[in-house]
Amino acid sequence: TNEEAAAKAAAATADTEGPTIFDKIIAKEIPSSIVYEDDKVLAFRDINPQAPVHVLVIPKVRDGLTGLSKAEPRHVEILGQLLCAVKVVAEKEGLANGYRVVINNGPEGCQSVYHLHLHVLGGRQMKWPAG
Ligand SMILES: CCNC(=O)OC[C@H]1O[C@@H](n2cnc3c(=O)[nH]c(N)nc32)[C@H](O)[C@@H]1O
Repeated sequence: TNEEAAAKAAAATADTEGPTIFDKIIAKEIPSSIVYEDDKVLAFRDINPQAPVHVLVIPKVRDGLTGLSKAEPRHVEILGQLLCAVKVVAEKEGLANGYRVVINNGPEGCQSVYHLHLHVLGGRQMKWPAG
């Protein structure tokens, strides 16, 4: 789709280490619909939802985690905190019938924002394979 092409093109030319739009969301400099927040993790609704529920779960401090491929041993704790936050978000969003958790990494993963984020998608029957 155009979106995939755009994401791929953006990723191919992205400054993957520079600041991202998520910095402004974390700093509350731009508005977002926050679903969950603690000292380390922020979860907010995706601006372009691909399901009735589409929430992004991110670390508040990037610390090199521009994407999953940059994970290091020092990230083990925050990675666990992100997954536990996904569980809480799914419970808060009432996704008792199930949900999809997606991490897009790099150009062929259609990653467009280089700040690690977990997509939580639900509220409808998901398909498989994801494509
Ligand atoms: C395309 C999937 N690959 C990916 O990397 O996902 C990045 C995700 O971040 C979302 N997004 C981008 N800017 C904003 C913004 O200002 N605000 C919000 N609330 N979400 C945003 C975008 O819709 C995409 O799903």
